[in-house]
Amino acid sequence: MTNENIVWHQQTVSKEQKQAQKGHRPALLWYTGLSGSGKSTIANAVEAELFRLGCHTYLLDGDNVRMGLNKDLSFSDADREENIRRIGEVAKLFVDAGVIVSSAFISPFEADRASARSRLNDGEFVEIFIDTPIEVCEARDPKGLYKKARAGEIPNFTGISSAFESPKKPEIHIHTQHHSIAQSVELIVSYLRSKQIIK
Ligand SMILES: Nc1ncnc2c1ncn2[C@@H]1O[C@H](COP(=O)(O)OS(=O)(=O)O)[C@@H](OP(=O)(O)O)[C@H]1O
Ligand SMILES: Nc1ncnc2c1ncn2[C@@H]1O[C@H](COP(=O)(O)OP(=O)(O)O)[C@@H](O)[C@H]1O
Repeated sequence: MTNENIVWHQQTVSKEQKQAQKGHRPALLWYTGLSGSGKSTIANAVEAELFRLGCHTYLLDGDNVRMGLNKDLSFSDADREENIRRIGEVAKLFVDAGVIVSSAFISPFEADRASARSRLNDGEFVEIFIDTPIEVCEARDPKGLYKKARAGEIPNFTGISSAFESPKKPEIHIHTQHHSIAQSVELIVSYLRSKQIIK
């Protein structure tokens, strides 16, 4: 729904001024992958390293956002789309504030990830594919959800009864079978340095 009586308000303190104050550029680190692939683990480890380096960070994490902002949403395709739309909008606010924000959601649909990307300037959206085969995720099963899904207790479970569309050209591609958590952190932080998002 759009409303012609709502007018965009230009803010006095610009995004560029906020960026200059922080000493790094803002970005959205968009982690995507199956449940149990390692999104949360790696996003937390990267955030800890960025924090140690003096960056201003925030982490939007799947389960936590679904307990608050998005607690009205299910795991139907339409509700996943709305989940990702809201997260993309919230993340954009953090980017406007000059923060390096991370989001760790399955975000299974290419079109929804593309839409989150399209809200930001070139270079601000960093898609990080945590590429872990479903057999490995299922063997890890950190929350016991695959066991329940196989038993038919969770409908629309990603990778089993709901689709996951792999990113075609992610900025960063992590294979957790071959990359340790520390190596993944190093890959991501190096990428941010190479793009001069951080010094
Ligand atoms: N049906 C179904 N499919 C997938 N995942 C499920 C489901 N039901 C509950 N969970 C738990 O919810 C977490 C995924 O939520 P997300 O918001 O990241 O999902 S999505 O982006 O809207 O697809 C996911 O967390 P992660 O394991 O951290 O990915 C699960 O713990
Ligand atoms: N190389 C690795 N990278 C990331 N996680 C790993 C790795 N090896 C094992 N794990 C484990 O896999 C699990 C991933 O769970 P989690 O981070 O919650 O995934 P997600 O957020 O994608 O659901 C954790 O228990 C983590 O310790």
